Amino acid sequence: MTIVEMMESIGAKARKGADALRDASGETRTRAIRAMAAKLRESAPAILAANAEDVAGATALVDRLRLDPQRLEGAAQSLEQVAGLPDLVGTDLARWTRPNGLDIARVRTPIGVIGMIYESRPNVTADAAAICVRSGNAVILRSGSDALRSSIAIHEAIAAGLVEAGLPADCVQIVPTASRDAVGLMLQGLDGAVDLIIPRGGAALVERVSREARVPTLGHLEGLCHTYVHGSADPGMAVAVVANAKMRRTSICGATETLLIDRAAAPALLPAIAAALDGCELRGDAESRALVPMKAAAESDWSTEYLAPILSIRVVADIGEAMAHIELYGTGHTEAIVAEDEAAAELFLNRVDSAIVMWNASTQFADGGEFGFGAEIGIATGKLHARGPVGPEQLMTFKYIVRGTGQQRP
Ligand SMILES: NC(=O)C1=CN([C@@H]2O[C@H](COP(=O)(O)OP(=O)(O)OC[C@H]3O[C@@H](n4cnc5c(N)ncnc54)[C@H](OP(=O)(O)O)[C@@H]3O)[C@@H](O)[C@H]2O)C=CC1
Ligand SMILES: N[C@@H](CCC(=O)OP(=O)(O)O)C(=O)O
Repeated sequence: MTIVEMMESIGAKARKGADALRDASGETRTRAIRAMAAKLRESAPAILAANAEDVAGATALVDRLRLDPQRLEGAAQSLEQVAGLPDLVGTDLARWTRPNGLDIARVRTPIGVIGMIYESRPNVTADAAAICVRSGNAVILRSGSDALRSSIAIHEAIAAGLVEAGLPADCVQIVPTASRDAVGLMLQGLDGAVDLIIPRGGAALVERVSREARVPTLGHLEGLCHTYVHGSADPGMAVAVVANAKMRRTSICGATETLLIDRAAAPALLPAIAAALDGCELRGDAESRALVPMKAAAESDWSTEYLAPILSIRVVADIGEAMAHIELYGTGHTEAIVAEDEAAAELFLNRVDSAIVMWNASTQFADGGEFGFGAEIGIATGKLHARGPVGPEQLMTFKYIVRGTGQQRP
């Protein structure tokens, strides 16, 4: 079988899976997700063995690739949380009656077949499967190639859970090859089978998606996140929030990459912030370097998502300059302000046009689990359909159902 034939067959099966998922009861979808969690636990030895092989072959970003019993248990618990979310398929968003008696309802419906392309983080395979099942969507998963063995092992457990609940295994399929040709074919839509592509990744993926996609996309893209320390910031809070935003986990898309700090606050605060960023390389503009010894930031630093213990630092005159910097260099993911001045904070929250804007909190909270969604598809960085953490509710569209009694338009 050629890769084209294989992918078209996956697409055709996904379409049937989507029909089955949409027609199933909410209770069946819940049972399926719970069974997926149970199968994940049962399959732990096989999944961990596959993961060990992936880790042995990987060269970069091994931390996010590695699974251990605790992380796998965390993934199973996320699935149970998703199972506990309300099933929204077929529920009303709004309903009203027209003067002519027509009853009109705006009703939530699944999108259909989703093609998801994501990085080498195995838990995403389980999270995305659960969120798609919860929202009644079939999904074709294209895992990052470094995690392919782990993702295939996780997918086996997911498929077994679906079957146990009486749903077709094809509701959730995985692309069983690391060939990027499969990505190209998904972007073409698999002969009309794919309704939506979700790309979750960095610049090379973005470039290919924008060049080749023939179906709608919901981008979950780079996170060049900023934390801005306003002149009114509480010093202790500023130090703690910046340290967490940068260093809690440096490889995630919600990690802060650039610190902006008010000129008025920098002399007192920057040395304390630098001291709290133990193990982090600092790259600053001239004003920052006059306060704390560090490397000089190049122009390219302002537009670099390090995903590593490196922080670029710029001293700004005021909130206007901070927001202008974010507008120029940000990727629309997550930005935070640390401030006691409520008016300044409200200005920042209203004006900064990113998917998530935060006040006195770490950008590392950019996460569906932290928002109460149980798990996430990712952080949507575009402006249409959904923004920020995407859970089941965001993976739905709607249609209008109009019920009449024989009305005719005059
Ligand atoms: N907004 C969000 O929710 C999230 C955003 N991210 C972002 O993802 C990036 C980090 O992840 P990283 O692993 O580097 O992501 P990559 O973009 O390298 O990989 C993501 C996926 O895209 C595929 N891919 C990448 N380039 C191409 C291409 N040219 N053609 C076909 N497929 C391609 C990869 O395949 P292959 O394995 O073959 O390389 C992989 O499956 C960061 O920018 C981070 O911010 C990460 C997680 C969540
Ligand atoms: N949103 C998730 C992480 C998502 C993410 O960025 O993943 P990755 O780029 O694979 O490290 C979290 O905050 O844990």
